[in-house]
Amino acid sequence: MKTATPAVQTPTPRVEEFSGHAYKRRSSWDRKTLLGALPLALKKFAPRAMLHSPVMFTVLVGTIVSLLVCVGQFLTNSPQLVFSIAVTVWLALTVLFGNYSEALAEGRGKAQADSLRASRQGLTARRLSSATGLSGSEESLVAASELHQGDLVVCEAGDVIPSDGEIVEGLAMVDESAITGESAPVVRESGGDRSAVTGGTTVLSDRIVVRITAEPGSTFLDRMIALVEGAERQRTPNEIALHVLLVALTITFLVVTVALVPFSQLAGAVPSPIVLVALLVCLIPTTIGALVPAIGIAGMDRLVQHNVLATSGRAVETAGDITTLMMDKTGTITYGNRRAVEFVPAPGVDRADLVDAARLSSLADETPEGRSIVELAEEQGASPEQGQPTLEDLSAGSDPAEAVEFSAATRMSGLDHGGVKVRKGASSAVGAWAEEAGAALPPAVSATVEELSRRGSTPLVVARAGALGGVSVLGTVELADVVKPGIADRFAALRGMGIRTVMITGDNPLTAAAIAAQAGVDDYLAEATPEDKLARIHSEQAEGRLVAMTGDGTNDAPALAAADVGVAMNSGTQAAKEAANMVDLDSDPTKLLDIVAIGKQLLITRGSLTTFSVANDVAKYFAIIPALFAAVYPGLGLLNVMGLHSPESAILSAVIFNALVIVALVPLALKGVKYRAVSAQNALRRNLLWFGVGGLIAPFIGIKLIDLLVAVLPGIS
Ligand SMILES: Nc1ncnc2c1ncn2[C@@H]1O[C@H](COP(=O)(O)OP(=O)(O)OP(=O)(O)O)[C@@H](O)[C@H]1O
Ligand SMILES: [K+]
Ligand SMILES: [Mg+2]
Repeated sequence: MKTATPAVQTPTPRVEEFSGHAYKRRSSWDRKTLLGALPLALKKFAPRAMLHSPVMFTVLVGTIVSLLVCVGQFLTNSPQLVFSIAVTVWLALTVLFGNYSEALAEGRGKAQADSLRASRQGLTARRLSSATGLSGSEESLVAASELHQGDLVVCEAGDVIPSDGEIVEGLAMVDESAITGESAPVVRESGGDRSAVTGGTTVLSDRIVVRITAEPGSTFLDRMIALVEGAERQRTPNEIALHVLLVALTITFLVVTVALVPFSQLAGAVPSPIVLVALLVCLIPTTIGALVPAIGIAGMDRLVQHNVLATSGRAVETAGDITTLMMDKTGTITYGNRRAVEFVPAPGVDRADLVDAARLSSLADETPEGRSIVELAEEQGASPEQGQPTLEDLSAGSDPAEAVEFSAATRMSGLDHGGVKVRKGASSAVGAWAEEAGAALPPAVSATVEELSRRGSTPLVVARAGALGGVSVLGTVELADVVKPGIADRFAALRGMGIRTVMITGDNPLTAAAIAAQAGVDDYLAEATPEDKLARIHSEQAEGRLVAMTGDGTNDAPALAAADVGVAMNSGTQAAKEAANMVDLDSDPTKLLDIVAIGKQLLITRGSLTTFSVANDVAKYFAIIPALFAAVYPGLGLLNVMGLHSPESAILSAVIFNALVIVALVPLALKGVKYRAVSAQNALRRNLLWFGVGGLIAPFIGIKLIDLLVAVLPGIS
């Protein structure tokens, strides 16, 4: 059925509608955030919570062992008590700093999660009583949390949309700022690729009927809250590999440390358990063990700040290595509100005849394209007031009209009534339909189609089959769409990063070529069905490429799911958003540039800090072992180039240094190592070199400085 289109004109979309917007959120470095993370960090001391990091768990066990030793030394009045307490305190601080870095990374999302929660609170819905009838059904007020899939709700100007859904009737301006942070209103309408609405957003004008698509607790808002809080984080394959490495290193150094016992016993010295624990903690990779969760959370958080929601950390990392970006045209590269702007009659066809037929073919067409044709035709005089039939007129009586709905596979739509069939659609589709009845596209129509296509418009050919069988091609409708601005430069930047851009569209090759040229993509595929889109992704992957896909339509969903990284436009359909592993709230196809940079930065940051951490541990070994054993093996004293004050101060200084390094690197872990759009391979190699060398040198300087301070402490020998 067709209802009157509200009298609101689709405005020309503003640039701001998709220009990058970042949340104004609390910085990680203000007092409130810094203090707020503290209780959370203390909570993470629970042994169960600690188990996920074997390195830090080992430090916790070491802390408990030294605490017990302290108690023993207190009871026996040992002269080493001050030293032991100092080591124990710094061991505990090491664990705290690690927990704190994670809490700080999580804390950044907390404020945002709270405000998202607030926008969900107390939402009510005007539910319609029958799931079928739009007219005549009764409204009742229910809590949003009682809504289920398939329920129909009404939203009018001023109402907050209670849950996620698809508009089944009407058109409205919607303020999505609660979710996107972007204040420019967007158009949402039934029938096309812009029919999805999100719970928590506000209707600004008109009236829409929405079919709910989400169950309570699993709405977009729910998922977004879980995401910014870090609750949904799962280890990525890269993190798991690192985890295995850290466990192996921890076990190795545990063995090395324990082996020191018989070794020094031979020389007649019995090492104190405190010294052994301290040595172990200095040798295992505590720095990276402490910072790994913060690095991962911060990466996801950086995406959120770019208004991208990722449902898997794995996709974020994969994005760092993408080599091909595929994009849908309409709604992704262009704004997607293709509207009829002109009727071009075929030679010898009366203009009014074309306009009437075009309108008739679109009366039952619920797509935005179809509605825009009806609007333009009625503006040009073919209106019910002028004696043209409405859909209701045609549906009444003994021979009701039959709608032929548009599908991406047929590329055609129309209406059958009283033996007459009217069709409009892609010229190839309508041409083939006409040919079946022995007619062909007149050369003049083909010429018009070509001309319109060359300027990037989408031509729809209109044809009619009379009751007696003959088909006549009546002319062409021009659908115009606008390429989102600033795209060509961003695609050039992607090219600079070694990423090829490919546009895939259901549109004809000429329109595709024109839009491809305007947008500056490297390659395009025209007249693509959903299967073609999917096949193209599989073939790129078969050639060993990592493929990202950006799209908005239900027909893009299979491709979005198959791609290594699928980014759905927030303006798109629920199906697209569910199939993708990321949603771009700004609906900006060039956002992939930022996503790739964030992915690469994440990988480089983790690689650099791992290198630093391991280099650091190796250096610490050579810095403190000579000082430790100088008394036992005078020969080692020669190696004590650092001239550390005493074995006790050497070990305490190393433990303090080990803990402070974590604190010093928290900002880097959260902000990420600087990444410029140079080849990522080079960037990684250069960073590894710097962080490796830095990691080797730092302990010698740091431990020496701390040793100078520690040596003057009373109670340290
Ligand atoms: N309402 C409609 N009625 C008839 N034909 C249509 C209609 N809408 C689009 N078409 C024709 O069908 C073709 C495919 O349209 P569709 O919107 O499915 O493309 P697509 O595969 O989503 O690609 P893209 O979104 O990248 O343009 C269009 O190029 C147009 O010729
Ligand atoms: K360490
Ligand atoms: Mg599309």
